[in-house]
Amino acid sequence: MTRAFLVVIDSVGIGGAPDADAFFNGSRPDTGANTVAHIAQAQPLKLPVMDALGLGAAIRLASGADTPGLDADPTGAWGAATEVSPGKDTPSGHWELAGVPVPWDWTYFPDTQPAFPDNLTALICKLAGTEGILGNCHASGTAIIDAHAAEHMRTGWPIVYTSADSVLQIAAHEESFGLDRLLTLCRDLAPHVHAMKVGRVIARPFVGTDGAYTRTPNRKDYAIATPAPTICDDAQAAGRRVHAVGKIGDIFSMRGIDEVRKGDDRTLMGHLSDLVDTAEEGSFTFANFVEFDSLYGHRRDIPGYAGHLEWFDAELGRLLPRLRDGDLLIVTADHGNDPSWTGTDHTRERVPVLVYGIGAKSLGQIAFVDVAATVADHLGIPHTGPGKSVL
Ligand SMILES: O=P(O)(O)O[C@H]1O[C@H](CO)[C@@H](O)[C@H]1O
Ligand SMILES: [Mn+2]
Ligand SMILES: [Mn+2]
Repeated sequence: MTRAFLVVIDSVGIGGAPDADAFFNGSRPDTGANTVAHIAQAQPLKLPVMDALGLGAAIRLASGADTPGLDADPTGAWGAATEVSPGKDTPSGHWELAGVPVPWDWTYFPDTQPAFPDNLTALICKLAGTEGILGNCHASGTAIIDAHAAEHMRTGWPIVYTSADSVLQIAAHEESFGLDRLLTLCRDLAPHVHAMKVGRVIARPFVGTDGAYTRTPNRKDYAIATPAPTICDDAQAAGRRVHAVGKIGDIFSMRGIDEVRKGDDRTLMGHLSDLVDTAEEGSFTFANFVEFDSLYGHRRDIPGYAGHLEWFDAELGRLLPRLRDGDLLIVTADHGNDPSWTGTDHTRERVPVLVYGIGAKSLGQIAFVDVAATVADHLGIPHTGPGKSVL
């Protein structure tokens, strides 16, 4: 028996999505967005480990983009994966990678003020025990905290906002509002929001005073349940241990998952490293590193995004030689978030699929669901979903 590690670097897209023109940041379509290529074109980018696995080659395959500095002859197996789900968000991407494309159209809140229907606002007030809410619009999560934190701390009203994703987010101060109270509010609201086919309620706790506010790692996503069993369910049903690192547990509503390890990305890397040493034979480890997206992509911070890619690449270089013979490790992504693009929302892109442990080869253009089929094939377990193994 061998082990499988599936590592999602959140939002690290490589351009070229054939349906990018149907997705938008404001009024600008995502056509031409390319997260990694545009960072590499903006500043020197040194990613020797992922480039050796085939990152530069995957970008050229996905989009034909120039990839300065990413020009290695791959020693890993590399491909470019295309998503079919009608959403460029985290649940859509992860579910499809796990073998379950989204079978419905998500509900999005309109980019108007108010953004939420009155009956939903009334429900939030009732659950929160407040007279009103702040925000009630599309916003960047850091900007809306800066705009409303003082009023929030004075009135106790939660800050409620959305984005181009199918999501309802509630920001509240960990101390003045209370972390447990925020999490309870989001948990109790989630079933009502899910019934509208809105994918997630996200708790966005923050701390600070007097214009200096920071969000904390106590973010929690309450996602709608997957409509069918995923690779996590398949692995668990086959008696395999399933380890989740980061927000994987939230994205899959804990279905098919045995244990979760959380924290900021540096802490998560420690967890992944420990699992390389200790995960059981035959186990499946599914990790998400979210800070590419939350700290740099949505903030349109090109140097920050580049620095995080270089940090991850160096850590990956220390991890790979410690894998056991027969282990499989896949690095991939769930959508794009081009920091050079208009707006602050995700960008519809293809994603890299970089496979360590099966030698050097081009996998060509593949589907997100092929990742799940590949993990199942490697673990030697029955897989209920679609997709074709690349092994
Ligand atoms: O701007 P922040 O709060 O980081 O929110 C972003 O994060 C959410 C989840 O990816 C997206 O829907 C987008 O709104
Ligand atoms: Mn994501
Ligand atoms: Mn995001």
